[in-house]
Amino acid sequence: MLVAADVYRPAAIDQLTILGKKVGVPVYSEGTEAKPSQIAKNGLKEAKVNKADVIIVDTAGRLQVDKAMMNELKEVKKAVNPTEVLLVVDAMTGQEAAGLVSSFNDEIGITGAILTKLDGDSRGGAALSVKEVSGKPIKFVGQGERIEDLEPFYPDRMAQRILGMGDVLSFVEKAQEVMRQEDADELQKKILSAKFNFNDFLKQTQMIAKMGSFSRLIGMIPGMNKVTPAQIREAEKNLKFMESMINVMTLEERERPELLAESRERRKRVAKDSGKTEQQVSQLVAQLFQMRAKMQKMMGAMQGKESPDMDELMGSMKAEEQSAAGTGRRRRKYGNLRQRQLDAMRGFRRR
Ligand SMILES: Nc1nc2c(ncn2[C@@H]2O[C@H](COP(=O)(O)OP(=O)(O)OP(=O)(O)O)[C@@H](O)[C@H]2O)c(=O)[nH]1
Repeated sequence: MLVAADVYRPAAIDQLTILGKKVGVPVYSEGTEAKPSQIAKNGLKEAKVNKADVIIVDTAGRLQVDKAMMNELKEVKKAVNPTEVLLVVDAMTGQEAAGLVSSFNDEIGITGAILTKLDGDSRGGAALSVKEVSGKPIKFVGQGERIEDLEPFYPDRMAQRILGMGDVLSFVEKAQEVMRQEDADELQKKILSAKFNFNDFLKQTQMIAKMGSFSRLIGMIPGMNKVTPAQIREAEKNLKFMESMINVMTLEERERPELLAESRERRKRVAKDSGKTEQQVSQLVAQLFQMRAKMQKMMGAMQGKESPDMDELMGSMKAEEQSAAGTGRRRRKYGNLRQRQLDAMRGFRRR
């Protein structure tokens, strides 16, 4: 159960209520008139009645120079005798974060820290010094604005990430969290039999969304830390763009993209319903067939079933990576890409 004991910022209670609804956790509040220590005490009672196993008391942010506020915090602590007292600090403040944890520990007695906005602190300096300076561990880190972006903290993984080795363990864990083994097997089968369709495509993009933002995922892969935020935003935008077209396709069309490849009427309808151009719909359809072909080649290679032309594969991927947006080179390549997409569609029609 969440207990709203930040009575100084009225929006804080609403914020917590919304969050509680989102994650399906009850929120106890008494408005802004009651004393935080009293709210905490009553909240604890209510949690016991409801048989809640964990209770989190949210208190207002404060400066340690404000004596009255610090005393209030001591009262809250006395009122509920908590197992954990966690101070939330912002990684963007750098070394100051470590100093804050230290002084709150001296004053209140805390058990650890939650370091947020680590996504904005590329050097991770604060993460390294909190334990060193204060003697208190970081228990959770925030790496984005979404709930999934708050995670338990593993110092060794953080060290690897800072050293540029990526955080492969966290990446694998995230993937396991959102994708069941059966789904993975099913997907593999579809790829191998060239039946990967728009439903699978949607599932994949939704899985990526569940795993957290693109930027964080990419940062976890070794050697990929250098992707710029602008490139990530572009990729996310592209996915949304494609999703909006898939969303207006009929179930049958999603299942059998061939229908769209064969019928201009269908492509026209999808374009109209999604507010995109017919050409953009054609591109998306062609892209799906290209993905099918590429995935099949890769899977085949991994399973040793087929000997794909890896040079060609790597070459085409490299060319795509190297062409920066808005350059003449990209426009030229775009021409080629269009040609390849058209070829892919023609290839399909011939079958
Ligand atoms: N990028 C990023 N934004 C974050 C992170 N954690 C929190 N935020 C954002 O920071 C803003 C402030 O967060 P709050 O949770 O309202 O801050 P608070 O600690 O409750 O503030 P107080 O009222 O002072 O207690 C919100 O817009 C959050 O979405 C993080 O790890 N990364």
